[in-house]
Amino acid sequence: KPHQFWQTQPMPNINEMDKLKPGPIQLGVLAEVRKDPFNLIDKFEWFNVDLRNEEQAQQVYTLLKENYVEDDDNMFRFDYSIEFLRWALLPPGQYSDWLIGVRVNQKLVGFITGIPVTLHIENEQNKVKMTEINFLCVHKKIRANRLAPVLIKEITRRVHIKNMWQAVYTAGIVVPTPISQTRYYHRSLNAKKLIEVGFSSLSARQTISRQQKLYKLPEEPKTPGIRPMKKKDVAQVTKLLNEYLKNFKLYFKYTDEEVKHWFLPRKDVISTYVVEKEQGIVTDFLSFYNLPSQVIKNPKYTHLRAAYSYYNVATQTPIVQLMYDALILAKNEGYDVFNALDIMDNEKFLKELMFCPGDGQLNYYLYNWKLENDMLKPEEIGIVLV
Ligand SMILES: COc1cccc(CC(=N)NC(=O)c2cccnc2OC2CCNCC2)c1
Repeated sequence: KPHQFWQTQPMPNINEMDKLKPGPIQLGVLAEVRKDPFNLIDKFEWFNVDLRNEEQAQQVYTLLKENYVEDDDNMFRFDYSIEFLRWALLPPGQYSDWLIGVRVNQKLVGFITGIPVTLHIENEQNKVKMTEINFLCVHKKIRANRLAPVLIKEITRRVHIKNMWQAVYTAGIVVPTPISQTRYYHRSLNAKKLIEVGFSSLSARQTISRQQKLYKLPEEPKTPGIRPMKKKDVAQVTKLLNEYLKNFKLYFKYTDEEVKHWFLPRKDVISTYVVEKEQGIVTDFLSFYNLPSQVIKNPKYTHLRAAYSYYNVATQTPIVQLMYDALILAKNEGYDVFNALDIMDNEKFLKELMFCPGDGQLNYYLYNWKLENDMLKPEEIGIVLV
């Protein structure tokens, strides 16, 4: 009974792992792709969301704010802002029918999104145009209507119509079949608030003031020449990023256009800082995105301000020093906590900078693709999904 839907999908499952050879599991035939949308239950209708339209963006914002992912103890819920959603879902090359809503009497009750990416898998030869899926959300009041599988099948159909046959996504839950199970870590920036909202807890021997001293940070970053990224840095950041990502088994290759979109600072969305040496040479950069969580029930606070590690490239500055500066910069921007996964080279700084392991894991998935060795280690993952 478990994973009734996922057993019907082209994902490697335990007993056939050895039979499948690396690469696509099913070869798609464009002519066979269904031309009309999947059927919805009565009164439900498909709706392409235009995030540039204020009213429609508000509808998406409210659906996610009230019904999207919560932590395992249901104390926090992600609260993506409209400006963040426009950053995440309107990248260069976006398709207007890949932001899919389901409405009942003009009210948005379901959502799922795709953005076009070219994923490099395991070696330079495999450059696969595919979709990156995110924001699957069904209103709490209409769960168990089997709407989620229909949302997944409909976006799959709309991706197939574009002659793309793979997808990449992440989830906190385990369904068939993760390609990597990464762990998340958090570094306290505002110890007192984290304890007051219940994100962190004190053991018998710990006190709030001890915790504040333990996690205290300098006022200013250490690295000389560190400053917010500007437009003039795009070419150098693109070079640094593409060179660095070749170290991993899963990564995207970025054009200048894409670096402009994904890394130029946007207030309360994405922060990127570069290290500029003599003659304007950029040798390193760090970046983190803003994803607040609503504190579901707390007398004093409504939100937890969280910065999430994005991409960090250290070619001259030691990675620990660069990330120590990331903590200082995030603290100065008003964040309460700094989160990171144990992917890429993050293991090199997590312990030394006093990150604590979170209580869950984030699983990476590749749809319709068999990897050489089924699983990748977290440090082989070179992609960050928001
Ligand atoms: C603190 O508030 C939370 C509100 C909802 C869920 C979680 C736990 C959780 N599930 N965290 C993550 O998935 C996570 C932890 C560290 C880094 N990135 C993460 O998820 C990102 C990437 C995937 N899409 C959601 C945001 C925490």
